[in-house]
Amino acid sequence: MPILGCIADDFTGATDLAAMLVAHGMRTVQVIGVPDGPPGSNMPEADAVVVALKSRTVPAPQAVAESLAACEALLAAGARQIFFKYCSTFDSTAEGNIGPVADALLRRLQSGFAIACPAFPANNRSIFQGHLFVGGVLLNESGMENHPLTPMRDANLVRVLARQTEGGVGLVPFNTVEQGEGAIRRAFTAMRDAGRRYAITDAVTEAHLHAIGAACAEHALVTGGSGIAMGLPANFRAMGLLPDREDADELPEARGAMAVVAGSCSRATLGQIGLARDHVPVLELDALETPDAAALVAQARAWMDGKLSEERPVVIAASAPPDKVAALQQKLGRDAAGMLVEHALADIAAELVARGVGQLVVAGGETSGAVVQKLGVKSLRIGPQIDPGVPWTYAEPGNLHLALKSGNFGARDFFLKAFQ
Ligand SMILES: Nc1ncnc2c1ncn2[C@@H]1O[C@H](COP(=O)(O)OP(=O)(O)O)[C@@H](O)[C@H]1O
Ligand SMILES: O=C(O)[C@@H](O)C(=O)COP(=O)(O)O
Repeated sequence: MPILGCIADDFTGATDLAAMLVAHGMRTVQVIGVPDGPPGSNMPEADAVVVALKSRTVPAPQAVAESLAACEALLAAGARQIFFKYCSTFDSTAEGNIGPVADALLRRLQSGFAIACPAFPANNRSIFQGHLFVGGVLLNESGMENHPLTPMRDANLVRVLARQTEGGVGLVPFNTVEQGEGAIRRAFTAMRDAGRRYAITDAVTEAHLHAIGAACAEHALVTGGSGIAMGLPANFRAMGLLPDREDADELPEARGAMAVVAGSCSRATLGQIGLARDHVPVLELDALETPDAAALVAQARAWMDGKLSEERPVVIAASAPPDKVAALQQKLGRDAAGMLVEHALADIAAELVARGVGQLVVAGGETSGAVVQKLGVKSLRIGPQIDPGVPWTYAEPGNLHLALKSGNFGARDFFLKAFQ
């Protein structure tokens, strides 16, 4: 019976969160979508279950409906607290979906207040005076302003969230967070009494996240990035609900050929492809020149002949810099451009697996969603992390090791080190 029930708005975000919970001693399983059957049935045995949705960029009513169905299933399975995981760069469109989903979950849980905290220091996301920084720069100067689906052009999270909800949004500032759990709790109470629904909570260090996590022990709903989840397992341990565990991240041995499929156009992924070019075979598909999914798949099929190996990966990428992405979007429309590339990469991933790939890295959240759905994966067991936020996982059904890499995550040599 899961004690913590999590709803993630994309698949890479879900593995990121699951890895964080595993690293802090919770046995965690990620399920792909809401399990079939009546609410609560077919849930895996685990301390925490993460339901991975692909709801970040769908219309808000659909994101709300899917998130509520996930919440219902997790509550029916026994979850005592619900965690809504979104991106550490607060990825959302002008219409949502962070605000509308959080509003609906609060209503369902008969609660009127939650924190919103995407900080993730291990990946250089910090929040100061309500402003989200990526490394040393504001969110809107970090490259995220050019994201193909969710361009982030305002770093002030109070303002961004306020645009997505009718509930009031306040700020628990750095000075309060620095004072620790008690001060944070008092700030939450004052904010709730003042009629605010959300508290954007500053956080710069992991000590801040532990203190904030402790202050959320009684909250029905916690919302944020995976960073804030690091403080939650201790609450369950203190309640006597979570034993000490040492084997939370064991996976079967990996085998088969190695491959990377990339659809993320982030600066980090483009850099990782650049480095891989000097070491392993890399195919860069040009969706602008060939805006046809079947033709792109045919190019990849022809290219991969004789190249697959158990010694080193091959990389197949559709990723492109902002000007090329913008040109394809102008030609086809934003959503159609994204879908075309996602469909092509999902088919290519399926072909790779059919030809014996047993260890597959997928770069990009939406891309991972498309690939995992195409492969018919139902759940992922979470293994050790390659880099912060990106664990190896074991897909069931199928004898496949998968790493779903957030576009923005991973060191420059990620596509090589993942297989070492
Ligand atoms: N060359 C391209 N032109 C336009 N869109 C692209 C191109 N390559 C990838 N995309 C799309 O960009 C989106 C990237 O999103 P995602 O996979 O979530 O990456 P990230 O993790 O960086 O956010 C996907 O919808 C993908 O299909
Ligand atoms: O919180 C994060 O940054 C990630 O877990 C995440 O949500 C990844 O999203 P993508 O960048 O779209 O892969």
